This record gives sequence, C-alpha cells and structure tokens, in this order.
Amino acid sequence: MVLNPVISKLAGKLVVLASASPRRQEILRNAGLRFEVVPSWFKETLDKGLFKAPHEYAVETAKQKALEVARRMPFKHLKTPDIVIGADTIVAVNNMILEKPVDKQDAYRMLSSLSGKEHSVFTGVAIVLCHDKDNQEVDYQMMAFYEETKVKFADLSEDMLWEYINSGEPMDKAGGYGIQALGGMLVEYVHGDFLNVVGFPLNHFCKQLDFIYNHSSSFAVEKKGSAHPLPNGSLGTSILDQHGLQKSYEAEKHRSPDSSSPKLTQHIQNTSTNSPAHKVKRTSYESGVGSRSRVSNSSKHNDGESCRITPLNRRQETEQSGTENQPQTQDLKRICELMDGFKASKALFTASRFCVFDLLHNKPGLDAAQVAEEIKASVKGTECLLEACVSLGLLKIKDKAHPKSLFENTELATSFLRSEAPFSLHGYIQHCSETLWPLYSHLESAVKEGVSQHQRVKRQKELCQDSVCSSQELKLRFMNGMHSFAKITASAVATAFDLSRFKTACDLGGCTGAMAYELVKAHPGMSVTVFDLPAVVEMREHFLDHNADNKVSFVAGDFLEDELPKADLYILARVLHDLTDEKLHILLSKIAQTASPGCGLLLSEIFLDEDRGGPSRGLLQALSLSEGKQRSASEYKLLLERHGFITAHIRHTGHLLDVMLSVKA
Ligand SMILES: C[S@@+](CC[C@H](N)C(=O)[O-])C[C@H]1O[C@@H](n2cnc3c(N)ncnc32)[C@H](O)[C@@H]1O
Repeated sequence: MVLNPVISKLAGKLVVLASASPRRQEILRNAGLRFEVVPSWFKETLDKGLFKAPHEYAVETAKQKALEVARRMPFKHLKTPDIVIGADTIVAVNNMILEKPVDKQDAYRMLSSLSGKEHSVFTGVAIVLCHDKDNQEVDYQMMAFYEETKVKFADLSEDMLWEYINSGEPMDKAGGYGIQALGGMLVEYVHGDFLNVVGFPLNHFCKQLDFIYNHSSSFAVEKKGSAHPLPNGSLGTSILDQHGLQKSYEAEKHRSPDSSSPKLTQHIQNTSTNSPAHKVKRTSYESGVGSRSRVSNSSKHNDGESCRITPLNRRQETEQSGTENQPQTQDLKRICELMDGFKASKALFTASRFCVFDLLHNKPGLDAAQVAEEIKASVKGTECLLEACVSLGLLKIKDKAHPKSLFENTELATSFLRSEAPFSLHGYIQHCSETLWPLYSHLESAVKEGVSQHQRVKRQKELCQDSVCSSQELKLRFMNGMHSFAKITASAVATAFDLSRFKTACDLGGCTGAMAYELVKAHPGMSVTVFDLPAVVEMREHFLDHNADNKVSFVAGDFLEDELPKADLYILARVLHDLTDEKLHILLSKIAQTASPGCGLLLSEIFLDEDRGGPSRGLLQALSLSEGKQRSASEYKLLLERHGFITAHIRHTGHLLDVMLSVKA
C-alpha cells in the first residue's frame, strides 16, 4: 500500500505496544500496523522536579514504559519482540504537568485550570529495537521523540464542568479530557497534530520509522541474526527545534550501565536495582526486574516463576554449549506460546466468569484470600489465578513494597474486562467460554467429519445433565456475546465510509441493534431498521438504547424467507460467513430484488488475505466449521457483483472487522 510504506516495513515483525490505551491502539490499528499489546508495569511516578521541561518528563516516561516491556517479554512471555513502542501523553499548562485525574475533585481542578486558556499536549514516544544475541543476551536500541500540540479551551461554566466530569469521561485521560469524544465540545481550537492530543502522534512516528528503516545506518534493523555490528555507547543526541519538534533523533545504544544518558541510567537503576541497564542476560532476569522487591517478599511468587522458566534455562545452557542455535530457540518459544495459548484463554474465561475484574474495580488492592472469600473459591486456586492474570497483563500488583500481593486491574482490564465498561468484552468472553470452547474441544471430530460439533456438544451436555441453562438463558448469552463484540466494532464499521446520503438503512441479522444505534449516532439523518429472527427480536428490551429509540426500529422475520424492509442501505455485519453458498445466494438475491439502483450494501466481515495466509482470527474462526466459510475481499466482491452490487470501497480497518461498501448498479 503506497500510503504506508514505512508501516509495511514492520510486517512480519513482532511489534509490541507497551500501552493499554484503547485510543493509541485504535490509531495504530487504523494505520494498518499489526501489533501485540503488552501494557507496561512501569509506574508513572518519576519525580517531575528532575525535568527542565514538561516534554522531557513525557519522553522519559515513554522510554521507561517501553524498556520495561522489552526487558520483561523474553522472560515472562518467552519471546523477544522486534520493536516495542512506548508512549506517554501529558497536558502542560503554566509549566505544570497534568496527568490522569485520580478522582472527580482532581478532574475539576485540572479542567478549571484549563478553562479559557491555551495549553500544550505533549506525547513522548519511545521506539525500542530488540536484538537477540547468540549468548542469550538481548541488546536494545532506543529512539525517542515527542510532539507538541496547542489546544485552547472555551470558558467553561461550572455547570458544563460538572456535567462533563459526571459523564465519567475525564477519569482515564491526561489533563482530564478526551478530545475525540465529549471533551471535543470544550475545545475552541487545536494547533498541530490532532492525533497527538488523542494519544499518539502518528505522523511523527511514521517519520521516525522512515528514518530508522530508510535513512539510518546506526540502527540494526535487518532480520534477527544478521544485525549490523553495533558500536558501544550513545549513537546520537536529541536536537529539538524551538517548536518542540524533534528534527534530529535521539538514539541510545543500551549496552552498559554507564550509558551516555545519566538520567536514563538513574531511572533504570531506580527500578531495576543492580542489573546492567540495557543488556539483559535471560537467565538472570529474576534479579534484575523492577518487581524484585516483591519477588523477594513473596517466596511463593518467586517459586512459581523459577518453576516456569527452569526448562527454558536448561535449554539455554544447552544452547550456550553450542549444540543449538538461535533460530531454534525462537521456534521453541513460538511453539510454547501455541501450546500454552489455551491456558491463557481459560485463565481469562475463569477470571471473567468469577467477575474478578468487576470485584477489583470496585475494591482495588485486595489480596488473594480476600478475593477468594468474595468469589467463594479456594485461596490456593484464587492465588494461582490472580498471579496468572498478572503475568498476562490483566492484573497488576498495587503496592510492590507490601508484604502481601495486593491485586488491582490494569488499564486493559478496566477498559475491556469489567462488565460495566463502555467497551466491555465480558459478554463475548462468556460466549467464547460457554459456546465456542466446547465446540473447539471437539476439533478433532470436526476436522474428521467436516461439520460443526454443535450437535455433539448438545448431546454431551444432555447426557451429563449439564443443560441447566434454559433456552432463554442460552439466547441471552448469545445476544450478550454478539452485543459486546458489536459495541467494540460498530463505531469503526459505521464510520468507515461517508454514508450521509443514505437516509434509511436495514441491518439484516442486526441482533441487539448495537450497530444500528452506532449508525444513527454517526449519521444523524439516518434511521435504521434492525431485522432479525423473531426469537432474537423478542429479547431486544435487554439492549435498548433510549437515546436513539425513535431512530431505530425492530422487525422480526427470516431473511431467507420473508419480505425484506425497503431501505437505501442494507447492512450485513458478520452474517455472510455463517451461510452456505446456497443460502448466501438466496439472501443476496432477495436484497437485490428489494433494493433500487443506487442503494448501498455495507458488508462487514474479517476479510482473509488474498493468499488465504491470514489473518489467523479468520482462519481459526473457520475451524468452528459452521455452515459457511471465510472469504477474501475479492471473493465477497465477486459474489456481490453476481447480484448486481458493484463494490465502491474496501477498507481493511486493521481493527477486528473489515468493511466493504457496494452500490446497486
Ligand atoms: C453472528 S450474528 C451477527 C450479529 C450482528 N450483525 C453483529 O455484527 O454483531 C448473526 C445474526 O444473524 C441472525 N440471523 C441468522 N439467520 C437469520 C435469518 N435467517 N433471518 C434473520 N436473521 C438471522 C442471528 O440471529 C444473529 O443475530
């Protein structure tokens, strides 16, 4: 793709975003970057007084976040990333740094200090390149930069301030506002990169990548194992122009504690005690991580960790003796990751089932025994579960100096795993656990027989007299699953294209109406009919959004048999992949008969790569062997053309679903 030649340089590399911020993730995904999210455990507690200017604090925090993840992953995740991206956004007014408010009063203090004034939003970004070396060490190189955007707030009345604070939006945002949502109403003007205010300066980031990959001989960016030989010490210094835009680059080769950046070394030593700052020997991670004090205070935790890495250490000893080589280590790690994948899923399902993330949201800082009492489970089992969740980045330890491990949610859990979070995946996780998990546990039979194992799972449940769920409960569970997934994806689908010319839409298989509500929000002139099976429509009251009641209506029917409502735009979101070719043609021909020329068809699915080599999410979903199949964008395009719909636009959103807009010829 011509637009993102730099992003495409990262294809095939293990890119890690050391941030749980959904906004950063969305910006990078929309740019087409594929990456894993490993939230940093680095606490944003650097002494602000040490920094001459606010942006220095943001850059240093970004560096520490990225380095913490880069150093942790080879041990905790058993893989070395190629690139780790860290970022920190702060708001500065009158040379004072504002981070995230801790409570409503703090939000009030921040927002009133911004009222009627211009302030600066700084995002510091650090890019850490990791290089596995033959002797089990990892070398790190770092580039860091920042971007400044000026924002002016209107004069805010007390009523406005409190209405905004009571919306709950300020709480997880630097400076106490989110410009991309309600907070946008407070802003008079923005000078500079808008995305920087949202949380990530995409344009500057791409320029820095371009520098690393296309113009610098100082960065070892070739394939692992063929890195340039690297000189010792610093590779460069940061040169800032008076607008705060970093014209040159700051690149540090992190090889020894006497690195040329005294401040960096000082902070690394604050957090990582006595290990060399940027050259980590895998077998010595235990004594070098930031959580060292907690490890030594909690012998159980320590034991658990030792057990887990012992087999790998043995393997490394063999490798160091020269009988194995580096690529095999990587392969082993990849295989371990695949073998252990189900354990991680099941830990997530179980914690979610016990509502651990709701509990720790309401009562942060409980220890394992307290959690066990609340969820009515054994202390030993709960402790294992909580520690596993910490290792997966879902929970964190509240006070590392405390003799007991006190648990609290990470940002990731707060954003996606609480059942009341606006983008909660709780319902979908339960759907995965209760519906999909049993199906996939019969995968062998599914592959042999080539059909879905729904019937087998049902029979088995009946035999075990396990079917305590009524059909109503099952239906509600399914709808909860669809609803929580759709709430996450609907906004990207609804805004992928300009749909303002369509005044009426019909969402076929629209389930709970999650997409319909998002569409009328994004396109105020539009009204939407949700068309779904009677059994689904009769449950709609559980999911109604009363803010848009008059724009969204529900019609019960079977889209393969009944007459379809008339509309300017038809929506098929996650419907076609579940249909046989025969049913798909029946549905498309019914839409074609009802639609007038110029009508639109918005299709949303995972589009497989044209060579069917990915993405894994689509190919793994196909293993449930539903009646339908997963297709590429050009396969869908051809199917639609057969029914007179000409594809106008295709968008690989880089989000969970891709989108295609076609128009009836
Ligand atoms: C995988 S869900 C997708 C739901 C929703 N479009 C979304 O994106 O979240 C498929 C939906 O199609 C509906 N559906 C399946 N067969 C149908 C039919 N013959 N007539 C109407 N709706 C149907 C199901 O009830 C379900 O709500």
